[in-house]
Amino acid sequence: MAENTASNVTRIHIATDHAGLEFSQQLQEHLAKAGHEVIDHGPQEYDPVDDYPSFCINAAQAVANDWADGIESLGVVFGGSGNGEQIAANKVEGVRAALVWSDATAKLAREHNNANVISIGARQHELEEAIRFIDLFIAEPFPGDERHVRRISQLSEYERTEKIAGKDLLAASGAEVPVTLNA
Ligand SMILES: O=C(CO)[C@H](O)[C@H](O)COP(=O)(O)O
Repeated sequence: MAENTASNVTRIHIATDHAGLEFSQQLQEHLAKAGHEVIDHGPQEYDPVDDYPSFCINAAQAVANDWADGIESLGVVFGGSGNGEQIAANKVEGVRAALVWSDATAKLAREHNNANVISIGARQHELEEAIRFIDLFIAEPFPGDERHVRRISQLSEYERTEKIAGKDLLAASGAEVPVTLNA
């Protein structure tokens, strides 16, 4: 996948479930007014027993497909907590979905994780707050600091190979080995 700079992002894939439907509809209006191309992956109507995985996986897959085609899109998934929606999006190869719950985590999702999808718990926030998180996330560039690139590369390596060299890989790169990788 190409590097995500977000500065020229105009396409945003959105998905939710019944718990986030109202947020999702209002957010779509906000993003469209801001000039973004919004693609809604559902649900289209309120069903109190619908299930988030298919909506969120479809949105995440669309982001991954775009990146494979050189289109720098982003994704936003909503649920009651955002936890299951984040888990679902992260099942898609090439997707890095971050659970965002504050201004700081919205920015860090880009700065440190180069996330291409964010997940938000609609039952945890006021709409205005959620919209602010999303605007911050979209506006924040990935600065490409070496340590973050290295860690993201390790995630991609595991995704591709189902192996994680961790310490050995880091030693080979000459970088300092974080204690957590020895655990
Ligand atoms: O946040 C979610 C998953 O992480 C769902 O939106 C939440 O579990 C839906 O709950 P309920 O079916 O009780 O309305």
